[in-house]
Amino acid sequence: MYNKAMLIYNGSAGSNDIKASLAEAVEGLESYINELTLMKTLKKGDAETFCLERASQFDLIIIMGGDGTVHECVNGLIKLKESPPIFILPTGTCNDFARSLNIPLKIDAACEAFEETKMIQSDIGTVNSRAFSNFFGVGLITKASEGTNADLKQSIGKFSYFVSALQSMQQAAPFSYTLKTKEGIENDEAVMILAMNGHSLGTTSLYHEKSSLTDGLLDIYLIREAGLSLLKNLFNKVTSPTFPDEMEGIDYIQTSSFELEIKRKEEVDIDGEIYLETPAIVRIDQKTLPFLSFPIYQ
Ligand SMILES: Nc1ncnc2c1ncn2[C@@H]1O[C@H](COP(=O)(O)OP(=O)(O)OP(=O)(O)O)[C@@H](O)[C@H]1O
Repeated sequence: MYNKAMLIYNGSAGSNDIKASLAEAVEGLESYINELTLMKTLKKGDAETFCLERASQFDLIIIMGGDGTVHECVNGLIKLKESPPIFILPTGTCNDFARSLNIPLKIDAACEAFEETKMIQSDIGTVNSRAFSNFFGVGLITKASEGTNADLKQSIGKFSYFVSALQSMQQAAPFSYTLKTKEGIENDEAVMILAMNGHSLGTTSLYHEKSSLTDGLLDIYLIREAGLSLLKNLFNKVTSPTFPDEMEGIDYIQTSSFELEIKRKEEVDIDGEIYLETPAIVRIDQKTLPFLSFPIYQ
């Protein structure tokens, strides 16, 4: 039982959707919470401010939104001396971090199963001065995020991401990079570099058997070439439950920190939004924020 909870919700989603989602959330969580405060975001940045300024007055934070909203909340909560437990009710398009916590993607189902949640102290990444929960990416991924047309996203949801990714693949030119890790310095070329804390990207599972939200390590995917072989590999992989160790055109390493320099400046995608440019100094801090998760994979 939680005494005081703050539910932050993305006020820019369709108004009918918001009312229906709120009704389901309030009804579904009513028996677990004494006092519930609803906080509606009116603009970008509000969720971060709510968490920074108000979260310490509550003993549960409920985030009703997608990865962008979760990202903002994480950036507010990480600055607190201690964060209250965090529960995500996924109402975004991709909901990749919620998927990594195994949260049911329907609000009524997530609330119904609330009693089965298990608290995990999740690792949280930082790139330059920005925190991230799910992933850091440069290259192709930034073209996919930029290219995801808002109307298309509204109407066909997650598939717009893949349509966009497919379009971007035609244009993907490799970039030269220098990657410094504790293990050494690598100079090479890639079309995309991903550093994952979670294990879902654009709704696609990148679950590697070594992936964990609590191991203090990032899963780094160095994707050497775009085009058909990458697609073939990704689609083959979707049919297997875990990410294979050997994949043509993709290298996989794990590390707790790295520095990435790219000859031409590249935009950096963090949790699905472009926030900054390279060079990037990236690290992961182990067991940093308390998330309510459902117990598979952890
Ligand atoms: N009232 C608002 N007006 C404009 N933008 C907002 C408002 N509230 C939140 N946002 C922004 O909307 C962005 C996207 O929201 P959110 O992540 O909840 O949905 P999504 O993009 O569909 O989800 P996903 O990232 O899982 O695909 C967030 O980055 C947030 O900053």
